[in-house]
Amino acid sequence: MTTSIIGYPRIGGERELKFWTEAYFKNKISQEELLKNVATLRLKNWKKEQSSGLDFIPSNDFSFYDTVLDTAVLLNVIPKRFRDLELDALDTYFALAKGYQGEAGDVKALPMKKWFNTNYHYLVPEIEDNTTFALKGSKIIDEFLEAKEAGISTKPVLVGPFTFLKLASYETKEAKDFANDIANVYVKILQTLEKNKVAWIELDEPALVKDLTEEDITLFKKIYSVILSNKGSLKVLLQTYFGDVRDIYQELIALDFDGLGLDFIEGKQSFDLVKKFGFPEDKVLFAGLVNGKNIWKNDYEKTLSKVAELEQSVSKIVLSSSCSLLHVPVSLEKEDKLTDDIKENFAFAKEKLQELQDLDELITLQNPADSSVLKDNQKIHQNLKRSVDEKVKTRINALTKEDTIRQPARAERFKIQQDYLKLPILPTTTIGSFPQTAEVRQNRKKYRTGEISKEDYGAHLKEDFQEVIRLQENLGFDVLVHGEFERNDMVEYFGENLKGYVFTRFAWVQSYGTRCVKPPIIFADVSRERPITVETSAYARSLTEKPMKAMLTGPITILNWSFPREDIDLQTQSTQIALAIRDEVLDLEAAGLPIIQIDEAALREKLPLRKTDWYSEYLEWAIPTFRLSHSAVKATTQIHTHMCYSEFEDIIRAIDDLDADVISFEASRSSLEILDSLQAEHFETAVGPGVYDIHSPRVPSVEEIENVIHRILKKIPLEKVWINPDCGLKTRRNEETVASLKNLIEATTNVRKKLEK
Ligand SMILES: Nc1nc2c(c(=O)[nH]1)N[C@@H](CNc1ccc(C(=O)N[C@@H](CCC(=O)N[C@@H](CCC(=O)N[C@@H](CCC(=O)O)C(=O)O)C(=O)O)C(=O)O)cc1)CN2
Ligand code: MET
Ligand SMILES: [Zn+2]
Repeated sequence: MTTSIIGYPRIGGERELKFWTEAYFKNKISQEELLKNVATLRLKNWKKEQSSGLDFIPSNDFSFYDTVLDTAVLLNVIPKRFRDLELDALDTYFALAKGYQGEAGDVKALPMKKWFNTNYHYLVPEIEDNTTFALKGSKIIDEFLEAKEAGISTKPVLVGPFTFLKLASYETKEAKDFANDIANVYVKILQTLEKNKVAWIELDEPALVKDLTEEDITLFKKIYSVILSNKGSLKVLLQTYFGDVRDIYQELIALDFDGLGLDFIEGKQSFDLVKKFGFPEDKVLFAGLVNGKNIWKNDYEKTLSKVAELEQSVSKIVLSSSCSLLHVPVSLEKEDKLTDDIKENFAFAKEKLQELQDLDELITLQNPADSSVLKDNQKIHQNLKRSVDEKVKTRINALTKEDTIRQPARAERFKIQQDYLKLPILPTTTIGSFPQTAEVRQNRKKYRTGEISKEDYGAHLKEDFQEVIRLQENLGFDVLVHGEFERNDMVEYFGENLKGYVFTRFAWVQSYGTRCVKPPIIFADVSRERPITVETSAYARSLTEKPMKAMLTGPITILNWSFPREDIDLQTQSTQIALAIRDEVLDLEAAGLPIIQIDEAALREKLPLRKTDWYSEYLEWAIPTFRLSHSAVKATTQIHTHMCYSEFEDIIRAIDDLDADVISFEASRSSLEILDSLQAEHFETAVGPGVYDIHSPRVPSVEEIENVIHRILKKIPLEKVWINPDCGLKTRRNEETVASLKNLIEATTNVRKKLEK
């Protein structure tokens, strides 16, 4: 048998890519140096893959920022505003990714969205009516040749045309208007690859695992009939992941693909499809059996039996990861703080390469049961016995529906809180974090490495809190925050402070561009051993007369941005977390915090990709679990929540059902589209649709923000509107933050004045 992966993490074992790219942004290294550096990183990864015996080594899985953006550039899908800047190729690329404000002009970045059900973000291609698809870039071929030069033959990987069109945004035209154009460019790409003696190309079409309409299937077939009839001797692997392809399986096996990649981890019906409809003898099945998303060691015995099952219907199988390894950390090697009995249960990207090799060998053995590789693996799985936390179990068993319902009802609370908090119209606030400056991070690092004492660390933090509170008072904010300076990340921080969690030192995963996260790992039953944020929030509250908002991360987001257990269900894991947060909420209330924000930034992210599963598999438990975390507070305590991506038009009722008093969300990059739905659905929760985009360093003008506020007021009743940026400010620098917030307050003041007239 042979082995394949869909992609390898590109950030480097020490996040080299991040540091080089950021150095380039700051003009600390030249473009030449940047390009030279990343070439060494690519080579290192290819060599690692080669030496681990991987047969299909991916290329073009590298990206400076995002592979969808790479594809847009390759296809000449560059909106006019970026072409007009007349920057060189790389700087145009970064302008598309991050926006640009400088000598050449002032343009907003492409919108960023979640990549299917992951915490990775892609840039949304903007297809203008007069966009001319053309083969403009050469990255895919350059990287193939680069590897070849080093003696490594690779399988170039590219986002497929169907997924590209489905993810793009349009002016008045739509996807089908570009079907022929895009197909022709892909034909050119394939011909160029063939000329350069590429054997296989992988076209990634994860959009096929979503619900497909007849038109979708027609569009897919239209594009691929052109591509496949022009592929020459090049072999085409149609790769899918994150689910199964139940709506199009029969069409896929009938088309002239040479390989079909299916996900047998997340694809609930993948096995059934293969069994029921068979698999053509002339095609290769790339079977995604090694989990590309989670970090638990593969159970070889189980996987071998799955392979055996598949072999009954399929003659040619390549063993593969279920999706790109982009979603797991690079390597376990440096995790020296984890004990062996914990570490032995994990496999990160590098270790997954070993798993593929092990499985490959085991499959060829007559008697795999005799193999020490299999025996060792079985032993690890047998040894992993987590003791049940009886206290947690008892508490969960005692829960009733009433525990998930807050009293009195929201409309009544609204009045009580108005009297209690006495906020002005259009109350202003922020989402919680303020810039995590180099000093803030250094302080944390020094404490972590023992360079400074706990007292020094705490004293430094107190200064940071004082400073940020003075700043908010001076700017004129109505509801203040403490800035979250004590947190490395909104989820990792809670993971570090909850029992049952394991956390790593270097296990970074790319979230977007140069930004990475280190998801903590749920290892056993989760509970709160002691208050986590209470001291800090109470201290912050003591520094001001203004209402202080305490910040927590909600149970669904903590779960979704952790690596979860696979031995118990997600609902149970999030309920355990919800109980911990519930205790924290009540302690904060007792400590005098009048407002508590429980972020559910990742609620939308794990919404099942198929509509039929939305409620039954997710919302049905996720919504009450969130309510469990806040339902016990007094009527006067105002509960806020926050969501980063406002693509929740379809689940507005569910969002309202969270029963928060106020919600803030991202709206500006998506040009406030959601307001119409909020209005139409009579959304009850008070809302702060973000009035500017914090993911870009550009400073919004007063006028710009005023316009946004007016647009909001056309759709949402005045008494329900809050004014805030669209997410936390941690990734921004102080300079641009202060300038932007100043404009936000000035714009709000102007609007208030106009309303008073
Ligand atoms: N988990 C999660 N997912 C999320 C978000 C989020 O906030 N958290 N936000 C949305 C957008 N995604 C984001 C993802 C990452 C970051 C981010 O800022 N990441 C930081 C890392 C943050 C962090 O954990 N930092 C640690 C460790 C940082 C570090 O590198 N330390 C240095 C020293 C300090 C330095 O010089 O920076 C070292 O050890 O050598 C800390 O601050 O303690 C980065 O990539 O730069 C922001 C948004 C969606 N998904
Ligand atoms: N409270 C968090 C912050 O302000 C919410 C961020 S959502 C990614 O950073
Ligand atoms: Zn956010």
